[in-house]
Amino acid sequence: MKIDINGLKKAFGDKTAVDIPTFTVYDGEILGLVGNNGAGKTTLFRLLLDLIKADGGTVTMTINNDDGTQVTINPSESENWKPVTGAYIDEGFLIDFLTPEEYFRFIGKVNGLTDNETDSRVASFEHFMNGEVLGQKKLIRNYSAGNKQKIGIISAFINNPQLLVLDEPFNFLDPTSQNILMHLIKDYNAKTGATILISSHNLTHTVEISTRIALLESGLIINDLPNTEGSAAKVLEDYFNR
Ligand SMILES: Nc1ncnc2c1ncn2[C@@H]1O[C@H](COP(=O)(O)OP(=O)(O)OP(=O)(O)O)[C@@H](O)[C@H]1O
Repeated sequence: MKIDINGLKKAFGDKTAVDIPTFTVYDGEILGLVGNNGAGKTTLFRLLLDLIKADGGTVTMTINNDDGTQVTINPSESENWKPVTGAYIDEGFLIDFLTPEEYFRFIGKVNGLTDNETDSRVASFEHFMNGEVLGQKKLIRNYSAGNKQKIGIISAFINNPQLLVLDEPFNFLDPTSQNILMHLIKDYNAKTGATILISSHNLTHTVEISTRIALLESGLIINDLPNTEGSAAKVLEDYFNR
């Protein structure tokens, strides 16, 4: 999926949260979004996912159809980006009175999958779940922060999305799980050509997995960095060590 942003603006009171004149996320990119607290990363994701309304501007998505054709839509006017998008922003995406198994099947059903299809898709994340997610006979609300994070991330993958949006996915994860997740993201992108948007405060991980990195400050993209072979690392290091 390709995403074109034009004149996108969102303010909360007199505070500019996002102000992006023009920006394109190309099909198949892994775009890392970095920036200090309050830079606007989550707000940008919420705007892209039509979870909040922009004050102005447009987002258009160019979706790849199965037959090789493409269709361009405005996500606030059309629904057909939803079946091809997976996202996990925060715990608010979870249904905490369900078990993970029930939640995954619910997400699967919304996406037209049978329970068997969902179960086998979830099973492919066995290594990431590390024996601590399935079969625990407990509700999501009683899971640790890290395991809730894993449940949300896995649910974002369930429909094999062509756009995957993960907000600070490494948060709460132990170092081993962070490494597994980096591999999952890179492998999924390599296998499917999906477009992946990730925000993170972990610069090492962001540089490791992203093909391009956008640096946000006060809602503006102040640097758009190609990241071949980690080429963005130096600029980011200088920026965050000022
Ligand atoms: N619902 C809201 N009401 C008021 N202000 C908000 C709201 N959501 C975000 N903001 C403000 O918008 C700005 C951007 O916030 P946002 O959460 O997008 O930043 P972020 O880059 O994701 O930050 P962090 O790294 O801390 O998660 C901040 O000044 C924040 O306080």
